[in-house]
Amino acid sequence: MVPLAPGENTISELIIASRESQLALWQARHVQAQLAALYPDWQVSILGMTTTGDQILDAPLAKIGGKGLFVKELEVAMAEGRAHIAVHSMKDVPMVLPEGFALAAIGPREDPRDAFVSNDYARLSELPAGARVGTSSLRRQVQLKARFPHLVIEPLRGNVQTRLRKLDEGQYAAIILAAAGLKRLGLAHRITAVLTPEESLPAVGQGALGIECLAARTDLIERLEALNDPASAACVQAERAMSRRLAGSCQTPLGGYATLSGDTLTLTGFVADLQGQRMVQDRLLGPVADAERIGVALAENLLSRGADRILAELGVLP
Ligand SMILES: NCc1[nH]cc(CCC(=O)O)c1CC(=O)O
Repeated sequence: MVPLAPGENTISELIIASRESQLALWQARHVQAQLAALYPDWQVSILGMTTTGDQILDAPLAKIGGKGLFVKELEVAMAEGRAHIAVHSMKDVPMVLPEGFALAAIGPREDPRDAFVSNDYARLSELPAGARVGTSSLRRQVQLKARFPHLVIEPLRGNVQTRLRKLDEGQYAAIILAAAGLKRLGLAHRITAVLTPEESLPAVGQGALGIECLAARTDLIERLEALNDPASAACVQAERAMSRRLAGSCQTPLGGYATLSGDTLTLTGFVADLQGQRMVQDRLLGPVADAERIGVALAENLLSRGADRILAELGVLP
């Protein structure tokens, strides 16, 4: 069978664009296996790519252009017809997609929580004054500063394996990573303690995979729909609506985490200043059908309670 070019309307070969980190490839292979099983008429392959976000490792993400760095090259590949879809950690997907792109599905959520990883200490509260904790995420940094002001927060970038190696080399007393990434890579045994949302509110979208494609490819969107998990999608939708209203990016110290119980969605969110001294946190619940509105309403609550000033001082205007 001759594979048709990605731009054509009926395809027999589906190409997934993926970053080349082990976690990204695990995610792409996971979706590849699901699609191959669902649609035997598709030959599903993976196009590995190195993104700017993977290449520049010596600067904090917030300084070099943010989350978009991990997805832009994949979008270019789709726009140029070299790939049909991209699989992302929803945490890495900017709140506003470039025109012409759509999220076709959001998969079931892996553990959304942050993980405390240490070779010497059993939990965050055991770390002595001056202990070095590695994380480059502003969200994790401000929560640590607010709750454990005696700790020293140090930058830590690179893929999951690199971060663990730096811990093992003794550069840090502990590091904070997403539990989801560790679990997906078969590294759950490295989790020393899972942090509750009260200890570290997760990032918007953390633990969920998203599938992106060209908005015009309604044929693909129709088929990808089968991978959508409505509960996970509603939670991520509420979180992203909140973050979008707050002009959220990785240059903003904010967190957002929604859960679903029956038809009731509960969304918790916070915004903090860079020192973790002022933190505005709130919670809102409502029917799951109102996911988007709950997100926007929670953002409005936070803004009216002082998040507006914090964001203005950060130079990000909501
Ligand atoms: N910012 C990097 C990133 N993007 C997604 C994950 C894995 C977890 C997920 O799927 O949300 C990670 C690693 C981490 O934060 O430790």
